[in-house]
Amino acid sequence: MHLIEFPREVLLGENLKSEVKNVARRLNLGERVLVLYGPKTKEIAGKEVELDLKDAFDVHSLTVWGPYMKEVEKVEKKILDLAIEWVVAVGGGSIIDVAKLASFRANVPFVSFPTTASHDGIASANASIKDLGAKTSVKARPPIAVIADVRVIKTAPHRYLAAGVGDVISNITAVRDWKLAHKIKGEYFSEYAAALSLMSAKMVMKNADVIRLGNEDAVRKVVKALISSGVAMSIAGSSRPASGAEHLFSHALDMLASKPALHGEQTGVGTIIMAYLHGINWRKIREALKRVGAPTNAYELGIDPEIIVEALTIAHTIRPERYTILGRDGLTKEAARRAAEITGVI
Ligand SMILES: NC(=O)C1=CN([C@@H]2O[C@H](COP(=O)(O)OP(=O)(O)OC[C@H]3O[C@@H](n4cnc5c(N)ncnc54)[C@H](OP(=O)(O)O)[C@@H]3O)[C@@H](O)[C@H]2O)C=CC1
Ligand SMILES: O=C(CO)COP(=O)(O)O
Ligand SMILES: [Zn+2]
Repeated sequence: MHLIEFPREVLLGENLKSEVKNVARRLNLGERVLVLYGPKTKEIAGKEVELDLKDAFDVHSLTVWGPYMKEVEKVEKKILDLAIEWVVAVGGGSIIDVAKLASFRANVPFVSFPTTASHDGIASANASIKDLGAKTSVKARPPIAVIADVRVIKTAPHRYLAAGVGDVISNITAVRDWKLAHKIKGEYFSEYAAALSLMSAKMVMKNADVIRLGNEDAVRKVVKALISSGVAMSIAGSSRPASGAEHLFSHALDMLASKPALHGEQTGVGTIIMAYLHGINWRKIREALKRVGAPTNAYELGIDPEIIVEALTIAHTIRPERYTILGRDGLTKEAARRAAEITGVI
């Protein structure tokens, strides 16, 4: 059986920090809440959300230090020890992923309160968590509610919004890879999930000139694309419609680079290269990324070109079960260098 779950409420608007308690009351989430934030997102919105909830609930809080399994275990323990009834995650993709998996394991609902529009995990059902080696995608449950405050999200530097575009543009090559895996390996393929995923990518490309302005309208456009991309993953029952070889390349960079760039920045650059390998219009993808102000090469990512080449050669080993354009053997060093040079990435 394939169970598809969606958020019950999605709020997108201004000044929503005080809406968390209304959502919790409407959805009858219970008295004891755990607020999760990171060291930065605590200051950006976390503390305010926590303070506002204190009027109405028994509030506990915890700082999360990245998308690691030990953080998931720490949060899960706290939920169980304190008999927490629901969780709210105030942060970027890492905090939301930890909240998603820990609340799923402890069987309590969680509310997603994104502080950036940099990733499409805001409403998805899967969590990307690092344990040993590279990140793995773990099945969990989508948030019961998403509260996207455009004013909070707009406080993030522009590169975060551009990274969100990079994460959604990835859907173009991710869906190509998925189709390939369906044809070659007989993997399950959902046409509906693929269509929704591609539509999200097309919308950000079409609206690139609005998004580059970075105003509230831009934030709304990107958040909607990120949410629909997350829903596509929930329908698929995996991250397949939004994560292909371009994501494997990004995961490889996370392992190899001394200072990786943002997830969506890396997947955007990966999409240019994988689109070239698929023989589709990579120039159009690069142009859209340029228009929104996202990086399109090694220099702009702040990553050594040799690390880019190495990441391309090891990407296929990161999740061998995920068949992509890189095949089982991956790229040779020469092929990797050629693809990166032709596309202007190095
Ligand atoms: N589950 C899924 O479907 C998906 C998961 N992901 C995952 O999401 C993660 C990427 O998320 P991303 O948001 O890019 O990165 P992070 O969540 O890792 O955040 C990066 C940094 O940005 C800070 N930050 C958050 N909000 C703001 C803000 N408003 N202004 C300034 N700084 C801010 C964070 O603060 P602090 O230190 O306080 O946290 C952190 O230091 C990756 O781990 C990726 O694998 C991505 C796509 C889909
Ligand atoms: O980042 C994702 C989609 O944007 C999904 O994550 P994985 O690459 O970990 O499956
Ligand atoms: Zn992603």
